[in-house]
Amino acid sequence: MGSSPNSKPKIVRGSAGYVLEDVPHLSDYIPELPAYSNPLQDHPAYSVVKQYFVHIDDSVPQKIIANKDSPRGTHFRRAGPRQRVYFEPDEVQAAIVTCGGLCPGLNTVIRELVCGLYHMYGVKKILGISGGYKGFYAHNTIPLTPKTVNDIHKRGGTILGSSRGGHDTTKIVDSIQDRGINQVYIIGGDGTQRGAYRIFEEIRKRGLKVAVVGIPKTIDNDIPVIDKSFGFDTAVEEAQRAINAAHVEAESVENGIGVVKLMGRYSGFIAMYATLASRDVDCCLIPETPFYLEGPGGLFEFAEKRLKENGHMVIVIAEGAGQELVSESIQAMQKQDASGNKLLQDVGLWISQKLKDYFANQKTMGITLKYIDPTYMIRAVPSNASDNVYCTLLAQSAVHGAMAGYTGFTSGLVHGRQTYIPFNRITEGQNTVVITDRMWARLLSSTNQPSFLMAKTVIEEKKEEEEEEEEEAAAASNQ
Ligand SMILES: Nc1ncnc2c1ncn2[C@@H]1O[C@H](COP(=O)(O)OP(=O)(O)OP(=O)(O)O)[C@@H](O)[C@H]1O
Ligand SMILES: O=P(O)(O)OC[C@H]1O[C@](O)(CO)[C@@H](O)[C@@H]1O
Ligand SMILES: [Mg+2]
Repeated sequence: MGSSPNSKPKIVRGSAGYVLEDVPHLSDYIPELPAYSNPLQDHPAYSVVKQYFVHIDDSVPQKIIANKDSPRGTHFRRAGPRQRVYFEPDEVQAAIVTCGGLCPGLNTVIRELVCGLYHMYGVKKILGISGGYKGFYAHNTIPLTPKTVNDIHKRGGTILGSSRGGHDTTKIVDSIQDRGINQVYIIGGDGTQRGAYRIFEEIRKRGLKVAVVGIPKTIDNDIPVIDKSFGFDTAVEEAQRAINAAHVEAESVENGIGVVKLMGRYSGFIAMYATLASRDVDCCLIPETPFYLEGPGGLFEFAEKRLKENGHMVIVIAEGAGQELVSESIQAMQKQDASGNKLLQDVGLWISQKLKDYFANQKTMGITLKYIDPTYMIRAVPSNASDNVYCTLLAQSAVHGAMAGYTGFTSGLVHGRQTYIPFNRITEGQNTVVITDRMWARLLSSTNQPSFLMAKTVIEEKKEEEEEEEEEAAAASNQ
């Protein structure tokens, strides 16, 4: 992988604490770049739209809750078509690539990028890069037209293929340069956006007229700043089918327990939203909040109580939850995938076995436990209607931004508004469930499950106090 990105963020300050975290523009490093009238102004669909072009100074606030003394705060550039564009349709050679794991809606974004370029701006040369980043230098390209992508949104996966690993900045940019590509649309998660940032930096270093645009993808919803990533809604909806099945199985037997494992490596959003949506879930476990099994306030005690009350229970567990507990009991090897992501132990199988062992040893009640692992089923499906609309907006905004000469940005929704977010902001952290926020409190109130964190913290604090007392007593006796 190349050296770390080092361009300075473009910050514009205004009155009353207004800050615009702006996105780079090709004209920042290419002098006297010619601009043209946007061809949309003559387009029959758009020419009649009142104020179709976005005002050059429009921006969207990152925080919308304010009080009378708050500074105006951070803003992002509003997405949409500009009056002036920096590419002539004939000169554009666009490329589209999909990287990382699958996600509902990938094909819809590809379709809408192709149709947006073609129908809105008259761009005819569009290439698909097959097999993720390494496809730039290791595979052939696929020509894309509105006809070839016409019904791909009805299929799950990505028609271009995807991969992890294989990001070689120099080779990728060499390939972009050799092929004469001047607009690159990169669809992928946090890792992919980091890779896109490096590509942008290298392109800028070489002074190339190439717009690099990211479209955020991940069902885990772990990309910061944006409201949510496309495909997330579909994944939550699909997860309902697994939870329903677990519930039906659990309530049909005496002391039935249904365990459902959902995706979420570091962020428990899918598990949290699937739980909130279902109302059949008794306990939701996510990576952000530690839990424990034994003793007062532990999972076993809660399970016993729920079974006594209701005769059945459903547990939803995110794949990244409780990994430290699993590693304690299984000699875990620290393995990584090709992109450097931590490979996880199967916490669903582990917790199922632990529950079975506990009730077998207790001999107080016999349980029947069914473990459902719909992991790949929730991400391999085509996107639902609302995600399809979302994918269209993201793709069209990306095209408008690239045509307007912006680069080094991710197209994203902030408080329901389309924006252009600089790569440095999108790659600076990970979006996780904040367990001190109201949403997690809502879930706890809905499931009425124990807040393991609080109980655990109490136990740990108590332990620390006892240890301190012991140390003090030992020190005193040594004096
Ligand atoms: N820091 C980085 N710099 C450059 N490239 C990276 C970086 N991290 C990841 N990549 C590349 O980005 C691609 C996708 O990364 P990764 O497998 O982590 O998936 P992702 O984009 O995070 O999506 P998801 O996690 O949702 O599946 C891979 O080809 C990987 O080599
Ligand atoms: O098995 P794969 O393809 O590496 O993908 C698994 C990972 O991809 C994701 O769906 C997205 O990062 C994670 O939730 C999951 O851990
Ligand atoms: Mg990722």
